[in-house]
Amino acid sequence: MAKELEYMCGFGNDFSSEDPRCPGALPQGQNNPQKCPYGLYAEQLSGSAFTAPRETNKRSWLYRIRPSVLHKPLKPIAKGFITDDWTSVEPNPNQLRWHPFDIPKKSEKKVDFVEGLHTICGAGDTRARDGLSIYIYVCNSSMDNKCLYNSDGDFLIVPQQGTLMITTEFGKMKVEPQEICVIQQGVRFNVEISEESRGYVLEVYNGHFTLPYLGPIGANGLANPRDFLTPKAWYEDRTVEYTVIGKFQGHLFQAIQDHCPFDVVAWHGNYAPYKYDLRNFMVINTVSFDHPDPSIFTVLTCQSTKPGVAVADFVIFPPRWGVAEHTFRPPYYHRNCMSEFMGLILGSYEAKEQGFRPGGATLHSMMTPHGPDADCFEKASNADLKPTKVADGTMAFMFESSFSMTVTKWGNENKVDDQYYLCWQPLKKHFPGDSTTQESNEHVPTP
Ligand SMILES: O=C(O)Cc1cc(O)ccc1O
Ligand SMILES: [Fe+2]
Repeated sequence: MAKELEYMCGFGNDFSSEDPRCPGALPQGQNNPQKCPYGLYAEQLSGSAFTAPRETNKRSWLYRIRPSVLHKPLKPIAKGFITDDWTSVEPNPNQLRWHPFDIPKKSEKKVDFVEGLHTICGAGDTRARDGLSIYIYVCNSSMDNKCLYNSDGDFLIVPQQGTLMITTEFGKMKVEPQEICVIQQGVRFNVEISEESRGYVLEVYNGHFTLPYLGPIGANGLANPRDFLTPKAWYEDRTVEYTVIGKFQGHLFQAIQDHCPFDVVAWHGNYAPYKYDLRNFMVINTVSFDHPDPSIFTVLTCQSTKPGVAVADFVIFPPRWGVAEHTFRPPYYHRNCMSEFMGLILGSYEAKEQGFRPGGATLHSMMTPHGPDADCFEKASNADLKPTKVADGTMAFMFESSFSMTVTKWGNENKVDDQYYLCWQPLKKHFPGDSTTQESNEHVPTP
């Protein structure tokens, strides 16, 4: 049996890691010895301005067989369905729902993770480093001697179907559905798959993801720091024609080099990819009455410079107990000054048991009304309010953003469920009287 991968645990720690094949590879007491152990090159990867305050300063030191500069010039390549052009599409404020996205058949066309990235919506500016993109990925092949790095921001990857074996400069991570991973700006990675795969990606152009403040919750709860797992150093010394793809200002470029870029023998620092198992999320909710805002389910947040306002929050709806008394328990009807993109990893979503399917998505844009479908309203208004397991065997999530997003041409033209609005149409008026007559307006109804 293949050896299970090992990880280091903790969120944002200052980690140190050496590939066990090269003990002593990590220089001690300094970052740039005149000659590094094993003849390695020292290279810094900066994830924050050099002068960022300590709390947000991010960087790692990589000790590698060859420095990453050793490649031929980057040349533009077709970017497929990746875009950050939010202006040449008409705005669409409708409630939007997408059927599960199709995964191409390998027998028809080989598609790897990069080729299978489709921008579905987004906003902001990769040059000003402010905003976000949301992608659907669908792929049937591994990236073959090819890696990707992103100059525009950080990727949060949410597999929905198929396990991703991700090799990064920092080591390897296996990420399966119900786990997520974050690969930061600049980090090179390769994705191998062993089955047809599909999932979602949130890209934030600003800063990095952090754990939300817990406020009065206290020191523990929600996503606990020790459940975040960072790879251990792993290298391969392989001479091969290798393609390095860079996403830069929303475009793709490729450079050829004569060796595998995963040649980092040791590294240390606080800027490194990580994964997290959503099943470890400690859910907080009401034990008395009313439906709290879904911010109680925030796993990670990428904060803007406005206090408490996120460029994007990653929120999940995990299995939990519903115990609220004299309460309409499902999500309330609402309009939001934030945009809400949702995906479903497995099972169904409580506010819409039909129609929103795993591998599909919804978008409720700024101030676009939404809430439970008619069926859910009827059931939950009349339900016996005994303690009930909510969302058992399901995992839905939301990317919630303070940006008003554009749906791309691809997003507008593929898998859109034009029947979505119908799920609310049966909602009945329960208020007594007939609003078309004057008498009814004068009638004072009883609650
Ligand atoms: O719209 C949605 O389904 C997401 C959502 C869930 C919830 O519990 C409360 C508000 C909200 O926007
Ligand atoms: Fe909502």
